[in-house]
Amino acid sequence: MLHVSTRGEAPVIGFTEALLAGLARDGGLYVPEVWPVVSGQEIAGFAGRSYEDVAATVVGQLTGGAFPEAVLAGMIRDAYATFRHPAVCPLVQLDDNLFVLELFHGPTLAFKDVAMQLLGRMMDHVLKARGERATIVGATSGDTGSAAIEAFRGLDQVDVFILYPHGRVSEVQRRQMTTVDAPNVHAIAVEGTFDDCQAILKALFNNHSFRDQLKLSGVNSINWARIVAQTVYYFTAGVSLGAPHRPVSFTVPTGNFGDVFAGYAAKRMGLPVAGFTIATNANDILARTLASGSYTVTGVEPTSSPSMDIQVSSNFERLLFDAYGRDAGEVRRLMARLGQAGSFTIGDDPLAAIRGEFGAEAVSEAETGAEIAQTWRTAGYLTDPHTAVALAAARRVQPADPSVPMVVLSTAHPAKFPDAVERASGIRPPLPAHLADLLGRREHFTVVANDMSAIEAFIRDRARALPRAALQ
Ligand SMILES: Cc1ncc(COP(=O)(O)O)c(C=O)c1O
Ligand SMILES: N[C@@H](CCOP(=O)(O)O)C(=O)O
Repeated sequence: MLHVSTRGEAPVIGFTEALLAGLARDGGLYVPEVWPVVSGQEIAGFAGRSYEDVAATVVGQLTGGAFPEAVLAGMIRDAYATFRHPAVCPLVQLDDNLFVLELFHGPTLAFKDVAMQLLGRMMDHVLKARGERATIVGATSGDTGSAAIEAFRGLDQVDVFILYPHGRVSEVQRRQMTTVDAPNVHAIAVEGTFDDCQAILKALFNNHSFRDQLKLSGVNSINWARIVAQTVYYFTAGVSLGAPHRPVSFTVPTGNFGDVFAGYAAKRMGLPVAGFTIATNANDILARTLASGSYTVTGVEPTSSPSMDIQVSSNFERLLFDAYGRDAGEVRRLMARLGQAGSFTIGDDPLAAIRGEFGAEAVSEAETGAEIAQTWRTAGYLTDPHTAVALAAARRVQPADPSVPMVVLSTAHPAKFPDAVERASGIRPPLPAHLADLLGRREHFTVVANDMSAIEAFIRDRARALPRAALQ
């Protein structure tokens, strides 16, 4: 299985290289050269099988023999043994045609664990086999960081540096990153927004000498392996509701577009999906883009769903690549325009192609709070604000076709955002037992200016990827 960059100027590489590379060397994102296919018969055969079994087939297809079958099965088994629910990602029915796919039963209470628990094991396996080390740098609006720290803490092969926006994540999210006392973990509070953190991250990757010296690796959804692991739950949810014999729709709370792109990948592989709804909070660049065709970055507005307080939505580039018929030159042109002018316009045909697959809804703060309250009152079901954004969007677009079930992805446990949930519902959700003492644990973090050279220096000083002398 080979992977090409959306910007067409980076080497074409196999899965293992894409796993270690993160961002492509031309600044683009890796995607499979050809979408692998899971046949209708194989999808039908997923019925009644465990999450781990389905993952072995789907991830096996997407990794194209990069790992021996038994090794991959072992990594999948161990990754999902860390989850607190036997179904790993269970489906809960809210009303006749509305289902919630709970993705938050992993160690850090967000959907990021589904991919990160597997990614950590894959990277560890590959680095050990090669006798190499890596420096992982991640940007987070709250959840990717804690999931990465949990997956990589204490590993000899890697150092982990996580950039998060100072004062713009929930207390639980911050503490999940700052209370881990492991010598290879570094939490960096950047005086800026998530978009600033992500821009610095990409600039670090685009500095090739720094990247090569420190053996940089990325675990954000710029890393294709993240998307690979996230395709699995679209298959398990679809099959539970009748796929491949009937299509299913999905509504996905969206920021960086990784999660919903994993759904699109599942569809390209053969899962029948009637449509995707992109649900955004007040940071509605994707909803505006689908409505107008103009992708225009504005300021970030802090909301009660802080993990989606994102303007520059990285994985949208992967969708543009497909929508433009895989014309990397067009993607390069759009991304250059974005860099220069903070905006680009999508052509009529690609826009029509995108609108054929996706709708988008922006949900306000008032609607988010009202959704948490209503779902609690009417269904006795407590949701976090990110899930509430998606539920509100799903209710708006339903029922386009009453015979098609709507699955809303629930991306975080309500206890990650207790203040917002309590404000809306009057209920303060308790943390699960393994995190019950989180608020009393000692924090370790460093506040750093929103400045690429300051962060580069911080990482150089602490990374163990090469002997110190080699870093001069
Ligand atoms: C809880 C939560 N919901 C939704 C999202 C948005 O997901 P994506 O960035 O893949 O669009 C995030 C961040 O990624 C998140 O942490
Ligand atoms: N919401 C994310 C932002 C980073 O997204 P990623 O999926 O690209 O890692 C977070 O919680 O950090």
